[in-house]
Amino acid sequence: MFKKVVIFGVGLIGGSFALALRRAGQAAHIVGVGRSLQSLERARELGIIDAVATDAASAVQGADLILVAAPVAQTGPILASIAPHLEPQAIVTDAGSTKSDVVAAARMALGDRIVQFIPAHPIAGREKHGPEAALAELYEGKKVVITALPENDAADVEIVAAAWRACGAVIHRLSPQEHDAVFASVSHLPHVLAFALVDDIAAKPHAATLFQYAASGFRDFTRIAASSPEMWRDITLANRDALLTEVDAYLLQLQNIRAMIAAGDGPGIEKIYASAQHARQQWAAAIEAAERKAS
Ligand SMILES: NC(=O)C1=CN([C@@H]2O[C@H](COP(=O)(O)OP(=O)(O)OC[C@H]3O[C@@H](n4cnc5c(N)ncnc54)[C@H](O)[C@@H]3O)[C@@H](O)[C@H]2O)C=CC1
Ligand SMILES: O=C(O)C(=O)Cc1ccc(O)cc1
Repeated sequence: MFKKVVIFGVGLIGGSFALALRRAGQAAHIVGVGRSLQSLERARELGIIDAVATDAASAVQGADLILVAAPVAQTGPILASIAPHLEPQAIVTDAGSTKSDVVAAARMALGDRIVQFIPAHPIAGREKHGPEAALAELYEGKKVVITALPENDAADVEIVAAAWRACGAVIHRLSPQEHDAVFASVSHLPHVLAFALVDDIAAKPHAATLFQYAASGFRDFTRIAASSPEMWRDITLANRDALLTEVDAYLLQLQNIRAMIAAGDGPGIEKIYASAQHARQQWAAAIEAAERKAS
């Protein structure tokens, strides 16, 4: 049981962590810190946090667990604000969607206290944001990737892992670099594609007509284009190198398919579609079975 949990950024991810940890009986007192007082007050009304802190020093005083759950470019400034006040017993973790940049920012901000920072990323979420979107069950059966650092104490890593397990999550471990390469491919690229497609259609003179006839396939493909622009701007730039590799590979595939369309190459097109269909079916069956087993 944590005596005092502090959440920087009480939105979908930080708010859901607070709700899940409290439901599991693992947090005696939860304090929120943020950019918008109005949003923090709303989080308190919703029972997500017990108190609002207006400065970093008082927020982290006596804290045993601190979670940074703000857009990833905020990680450095937030950690710099708490570094002078960090007590030795406090464990600091984060929920950012990228890890190499977060670790670099943490090293800069925390110096020797980097031992106290355990980077992590819950692989659960949705396109809605803010405290109203928080759900106690968001992490049930979902993965949390911990990208522990060589400096970390194994016992501290286990405390963060146990907190996420209490929220219903299953722990995986990757290096920050492995993490960023994986998520560039299966999360960051799909978000870029969805934002790009919707923006492209919205900019056409007859956009209203096009949207009027868009069906459920369009809805499924573009759901994530309703996600937070600030959060995704930060992720896109933070994971620039890995993301450019994936964008280039995708452009090649699009050019390949374009050439097949122009040439009327039905068998070539069908071969790609059949391979994708098979991979998608296998993936869905495996992920659903794993989540059923975990929850
Ligand atoms: N949305 C998703 O599905 C997932 C998001 N993440 C990561 O979790 C983090 C939070 O994302 P969400 O909860 O979705 O966003 P959100 O927009 O719901 O919440 C972020 C909160 O951070 C606050 N904030 C912004 N700057 C701040 C600062 N300097 N200090 C303190 N608070 C600040 C905002 O006011 C907002 O309340 C991001 O790093 C994101 O990459 C990770 C997994 C899934
Ligand atoms: O909306 C969705 O389905 C997502 O893909 C949620 C998501 C967003 C960012 C992450 O780092 C992890 C999960």
